[in-house]
Amino acid sequence: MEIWVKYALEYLNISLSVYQQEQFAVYEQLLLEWNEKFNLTAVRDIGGIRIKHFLDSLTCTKALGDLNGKNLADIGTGAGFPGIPLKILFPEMNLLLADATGKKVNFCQHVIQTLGLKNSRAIQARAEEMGLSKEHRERYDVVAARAVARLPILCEYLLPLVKIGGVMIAQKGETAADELAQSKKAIQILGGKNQSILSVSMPFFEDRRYLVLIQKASATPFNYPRRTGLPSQKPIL
Ligand SMILES: C[S@@+](CC[C@H](N)C(=O)[O-])C[C@H]1O[C@@H](n2cnc3c(N)ncnc32)[C@H](O)[C@@H]1O
Repeated sequence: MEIWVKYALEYLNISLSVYQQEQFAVYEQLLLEWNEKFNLTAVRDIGGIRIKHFLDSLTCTKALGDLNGKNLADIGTGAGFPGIPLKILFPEMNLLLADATGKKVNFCQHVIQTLGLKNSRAIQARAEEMGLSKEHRERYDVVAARAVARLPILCEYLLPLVKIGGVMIAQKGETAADELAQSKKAIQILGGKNQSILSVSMPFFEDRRYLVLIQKASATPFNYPRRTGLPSQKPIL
């Protein structure tokens, strides 16, 4: 058994079948191969991929539990994080990966096809446009993002996509609590409620890691999200 899989078992209480471990091995190979041609992710070594990408993505289970049967959207997914590791772990989850950059979406589509991930798709789209489209607005049980934007901006990207009763989750570093404090107004305006922060740091993580969870309690007003670019230029503060 690979050492990182042992860590997953020990710290996250996750067990992976031989088939799931093979899926991670193929994903790892594709990341290494594609990274040589395209600049997909800054993490390029096997150890980094396993710890900073696979295990870090899987920490979301600490807050979300079993995602089988749920609709999850991963916004600004890049090379598929955290969405693809969560999909490998929960094969019955419905997965939407979205990113503004075409080459990253092409890679995610290739991974979905190569690993045979069912009920999964990757689209090239900006969060601001998705939040206004009937197809995506308030359709997801869980909307996740890692390393996409500061939390007040991220709330405007993610909360419009969350169903009432669903949750958004942001994977964050040491600034998690400060960012959450700055997001009170955005959360209130966009229909969020009941925020919490969970520390998911592990002995072998270099940085402190946190999950910020925000429940969706009421509909997002029709004038949000604002047009593309505005949430980042003029965050709701
Ligand atoms: C630093 S990468 C993080 C990728 C991945 N989530 C991870 O943690 O490895 C940020 C990604 O967010 C995407 N992105 C940024 N703003 C976006 C937006 N408004 N809508 C969709 N994608 C966005 C970028 O194209 C980029 O691929």
